[in-house]
Amino acid sequence: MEDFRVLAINPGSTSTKIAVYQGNKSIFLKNIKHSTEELQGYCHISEQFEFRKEIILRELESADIKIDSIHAVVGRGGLVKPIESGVYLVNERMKEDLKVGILGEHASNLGGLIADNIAQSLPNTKAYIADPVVVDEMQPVARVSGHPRFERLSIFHALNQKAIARTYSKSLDKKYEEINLIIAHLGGGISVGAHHNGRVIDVNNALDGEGPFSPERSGTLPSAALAKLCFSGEVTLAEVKKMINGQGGLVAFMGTNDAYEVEMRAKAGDEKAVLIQDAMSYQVGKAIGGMAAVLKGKVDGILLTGGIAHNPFLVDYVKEMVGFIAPIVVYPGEDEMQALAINGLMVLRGEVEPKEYR
Ligand SMILES: Nc1ncnc2c1ncn2[C@@H]1O[C@H](COP(=O)(O)OP(=O)(O)OP(=O)(O)O)[C@@H](O)[C@H]1O
Ligand SMILES: CCCC(=O)O
Repeated sequence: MEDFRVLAINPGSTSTKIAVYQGNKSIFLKNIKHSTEELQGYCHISEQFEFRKEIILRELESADIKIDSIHAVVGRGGLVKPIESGVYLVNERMKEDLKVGILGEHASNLGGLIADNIAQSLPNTKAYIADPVVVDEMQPVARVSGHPRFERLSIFHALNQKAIARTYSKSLDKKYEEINLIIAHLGGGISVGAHHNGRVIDVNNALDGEGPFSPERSGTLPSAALAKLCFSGEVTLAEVKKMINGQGGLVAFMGTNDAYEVEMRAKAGDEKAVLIQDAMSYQVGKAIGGMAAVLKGKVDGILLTGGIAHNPFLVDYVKEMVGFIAPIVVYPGEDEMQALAINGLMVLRGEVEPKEYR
């Protein structure tokens, strides 16, 4: 077995995932869930640094994985400045941006910081991030919103979308850079990206109120009505932000962020659950149709991924709406841990040169 060992760290809003890969083989995988009570004492994500790091070190120790056997640490990062796809060495500038949350707060900001902290304690080990949520390959025309004060931003599930894109390309015996894909990541947030010859030339900002609604996010809302609510005196800025991200979408309509629960309620005949599940599916189908126009109809595949891609009702609904565009392939769930580890391995093997964050 190959000697290289990579530690992958993926801090999510409600979990910390840890994996250790020995070459291409996963030798340790753990998903530690954090309850709302456990996290509610922290006002800012950055304050969870020690808590999450200690958990990671404790888990490795109880699995008898010696920290000094690790050759590279790859963290899921983070809301750094918009950057192109790839693997980045964690440097001082990146750490500053992750600490202050230059583009906002996101649990994955801790990924690069914890990876760096662990790597610093080892003599020859370096820390990296790979395909963070701010990967930005948008074409200029897609950046223009409806007003010069607002520029559209590329914030999406870049790590999983890129990994699934490569898996699908391989199945066609083609290079990712040779084909066009539409990928819908259907998780706690939903992003729908147009991949043109290996670049995501348009995608909804899945974090800040664009695109389909999702389990926890409102997606695009009618802006005049939203502005009116903001100035009504009924809500604070923090409450409106929570409406957009955290307590929107299924949480607002159905009181749960569990799409599976909504699926079961719809299956049992709950009419509201049926309507809301259909509406989420409808918005995903509509977004895919939009991205088909972005790709001028030249689409080699539509890929559905993320936890909700397990939902057969949503998948059938979307297939009926957009099946005429291209073959639809479903990759339920995600394998971000493997994607992180593979990126680290590629650096260790000298197959890719890590990029410098500026
Ligand atoms: N077998 C399943 N059937 C239906 N829905 C499922 C299934 N498994 C997970 N889900 C739903 O998928 C959603 C979570 O998806 P996922 O785990 O991809 O999101 P996340 O990792 O929390 O967030 P994100 O993908 O935005 O980073 C939940 O609403 C969950 O109920
Ligand atoms: C926006 C991409 C990541 C997330 O859903 O939190």
